[in-house]
Amino acid sequence: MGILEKIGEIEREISRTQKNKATEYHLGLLKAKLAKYRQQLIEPTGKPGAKGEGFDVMKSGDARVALIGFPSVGKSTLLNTLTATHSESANYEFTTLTCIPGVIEYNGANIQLLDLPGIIEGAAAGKGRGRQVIAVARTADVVIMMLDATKKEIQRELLTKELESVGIRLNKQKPNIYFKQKKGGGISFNSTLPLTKCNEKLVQMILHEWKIFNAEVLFREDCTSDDFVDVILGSRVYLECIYVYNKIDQISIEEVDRLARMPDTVVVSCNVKLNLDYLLETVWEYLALVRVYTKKRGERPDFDGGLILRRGCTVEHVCHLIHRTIVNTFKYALVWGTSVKYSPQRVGLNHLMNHDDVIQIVKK
Ligand SMILES: Nc1nc2c(ncn2[C@@H]2O[C@H](COP(=O)(O)OP(=O)(O)OP(=O)(O)O)[C@@H](O)[C@H]2O)c(=O)[nH]1
Ligand SMILES: [K+]
Ligand SMILES: [Mg+2]
Repeated sequence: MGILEKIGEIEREISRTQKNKATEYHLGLLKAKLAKYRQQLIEPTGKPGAKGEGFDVMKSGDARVALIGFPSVGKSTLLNTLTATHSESANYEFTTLTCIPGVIEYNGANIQLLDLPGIIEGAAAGKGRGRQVIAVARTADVVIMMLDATKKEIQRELLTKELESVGIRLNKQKPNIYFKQKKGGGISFNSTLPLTKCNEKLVQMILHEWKIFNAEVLFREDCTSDDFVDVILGSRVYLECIYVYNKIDQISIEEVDRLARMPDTVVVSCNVKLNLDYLLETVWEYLALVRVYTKKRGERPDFDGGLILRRGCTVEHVCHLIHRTIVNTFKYALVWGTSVKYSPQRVGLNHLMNHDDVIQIVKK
C-alpha cells in the first residue's frame, strides 16, 4: 500500500470514529499516524534531490510576502497592481505556471511580493504545482491567502487544511511544550498547569508511535495532542497570514461588511482598486518592520537612507546593520523619537527602537 492510500485509510477511519471520551486515545493515535505519513510524503527519503524542490527565486529586499490561493482568484492581478512587475492574468485557471517576484516599495522598505500558481485541492499530495508553491510559502515572512469573494466560504478552510497537512500553521503560536529526547531514563512527563485536552497516557502512546522511549516532556500550556505531534516533528512553520477577499466589486455591500469584520481579513478589489492602501498598511503591520534613521553629530538625519529592522530590535541590532565592528567601539547612543521619554535621550545597546526613531551613535 502506498503512503497516499494509507493516509486515505486513516482519514476515513478518523471520520468514521465518533469523538468522545472513550475514543480519545484511539483518535489521538490515528492523528499521530497521519502526521507521520504526511511527513514522509513531504520529505521523501532515499531519493537524492527529492527534497528542496521548489521555484528558485532569490530572496531580496527587506521581507518576503507570498500569494497563495486557488486558481483565478486574482493573485497576478494584485501583483500587477502593487508592483512594477507584470504577471499574465486571465479568466482561465493556471494562467500563472511559475513564481514571479515583484517589489512593493513601502515606508522606505523593499517588500518582495511573490505571485504563484494557483493551488488545487490535493496540492499537498503532489497535485498540480502544489509542492513547489508550498515550498515557497514556507520561506515567506507573511502569507497572503487570496480568496474570491464571490465563491463559497469553504475555500478558506480547504486551503488552510491543505497548508496544515504540509506543516504550515497560520496565525498560530508555536506550542509552549518543552521536549527533549534522551539516551535513557524512560519518559518523564510534567505540566505546569492542569491539562484538559491531552494527558500523560496519550503523550506516551504518541511517543511510542514515533519509537521514542526516552524523553523529557513539559507542557507549559494547555495544548492538544495535535500540538504535541507538531512539537515532536519540529519541522512546522508558523506563519502570519492575511486573508484577502478579492473581487468585492461583485458582491453586496452587506456581504463586504460581513467579510471585512472577520479576524486577519482585508477585503479588496484589484480591478477597481478598492482598499489597496489598507492592504499595504496591514502587510506592513504583519511584517512588523521598523524604519530607523541614522544621524551623524552636527548633521541632519539621513532621511533618504532609513534602515529597515524588525519590531523588537535594539540599538545593538542597529549597530550590526551599520557595520559589524561598531559594537566594539560603542559608548552610547542618542535617540530621538517615540521610544524615548526625552528627545534626544542617551541609551545603551539594549534600548528598544521604535518605527521612525532617529539614532546617533557615539563611539569610545
Ligand atoms: N470582478 C473582478 N475580477 C477580478 C478582480 N481581480 C481580478 N479579476 C479577474 O479574475 C481573473 C483571474 O485573475 P488572475 O490575476 O489571472 O488570477 P490568478 O489568481 O493569478 O490565477 P492563476 O494564475 O490562474 O492561478 C481575471 O479575469 C481578472 O481580470 C477584481 O477585483 N474584480
Ligand atoms: K487566471
Ligand atoms: Mg496568476
